[in-house]
Amino acid sequence: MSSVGAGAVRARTGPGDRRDTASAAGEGHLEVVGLTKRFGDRVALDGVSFSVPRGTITGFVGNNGSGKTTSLRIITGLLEPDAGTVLVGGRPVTDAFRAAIGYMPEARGLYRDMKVTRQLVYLARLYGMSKAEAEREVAAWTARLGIERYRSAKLKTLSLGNQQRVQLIAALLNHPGLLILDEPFSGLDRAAAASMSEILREAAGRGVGVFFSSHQLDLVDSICERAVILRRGTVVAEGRVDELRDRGSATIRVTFGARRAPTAQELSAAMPGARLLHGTTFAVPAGADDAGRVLRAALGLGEVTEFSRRRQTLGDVFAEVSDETGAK
Ligand SMILES: Nc1ncnc2c1ncn2[C@@H]1O[C@H](COP(=O)(O)OP(=O)(O)OP(=O)(O)O)[C@@H](O)[C@H]1O
Repeated sequence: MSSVGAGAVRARTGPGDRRDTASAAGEGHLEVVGLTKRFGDRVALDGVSFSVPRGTITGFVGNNGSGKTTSLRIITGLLEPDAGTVLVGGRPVTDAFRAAIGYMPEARGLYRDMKVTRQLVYLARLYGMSKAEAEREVAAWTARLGIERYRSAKLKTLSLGNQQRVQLIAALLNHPGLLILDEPFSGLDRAAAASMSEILREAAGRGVGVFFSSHQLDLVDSICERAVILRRGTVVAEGRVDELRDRGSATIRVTFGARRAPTAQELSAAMPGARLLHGTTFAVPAGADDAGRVLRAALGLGEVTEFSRRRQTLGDVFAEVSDETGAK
């Protein structure tokens, strides 16, 4: 949609500092260095450092209570850290930059009793748009997200998924250089998740740094270029998703014919770390050069009917670095 996008702001010639803040937000990538935050005796963040380069989608994953929301609130300036800094382009983040961050909080931040268009136009005006411009932008975004029929409805009457879409529009209206979203995919059906991913990709394509938290590892795996994995207030892995996948140990799956299958004990004696998955199928942790060795050992133990090397997923990496089997 040509009327919606960062270009629309850059083309603006009118007065006001919105252009300045938007371009300030476009400078350099975001870097979080050594964030520490305590709540009473509870250490929520313990020296958290990571970066969100411009033009990338970076996923933020971690179990409940690992510190994701606390980190996001510090980046957006809603919370002060006890120690650590947030840098943009190598310099401490300014209020102008913060004002230009698009933030979609997990707890809905909009007025539940206000009509959708009314509150979005109100927000857009706060960002410095004229009434006509604000109305045009809001009309364009609500159409784009397929919620035009709810423009005159009160927010609280919308489904959770549609409320998320309104919240996303609120985060995008300021044409942010950095978009921070707390669990934007939770509660969305497939179609809504697909349009959310498309909008995030488009934003990254325009050079925006997109950073979002999620419990859905498959989703982070499929749409993010980078990921940051948090465990109990500490970053345990960070980097390109494809590199993270390659970092962990791969798994080889071996299935034996039912008539000549080894017991789990026999198998783990021959191949340390092997475990029974189901029936006569076993998973064997293996490095890049191990396939031949594992196959020879398996052939020595029984009749091999299937043998495959499985690519690591982000979920596997997460389970490895967090010692748990899922993000929840
Ligand atoms: N305002 C607060 N007062 C006291 N403790 C807090 C507060 N905010 C967060 N915490 C604690 O800090 C830790 C990190 O919480 P945070 O909400 O950042 O985790 P999270 O990774 O976002 O979790 P979730 O996935 O459940 O949203 C938790 O132990 C939480 O109970």
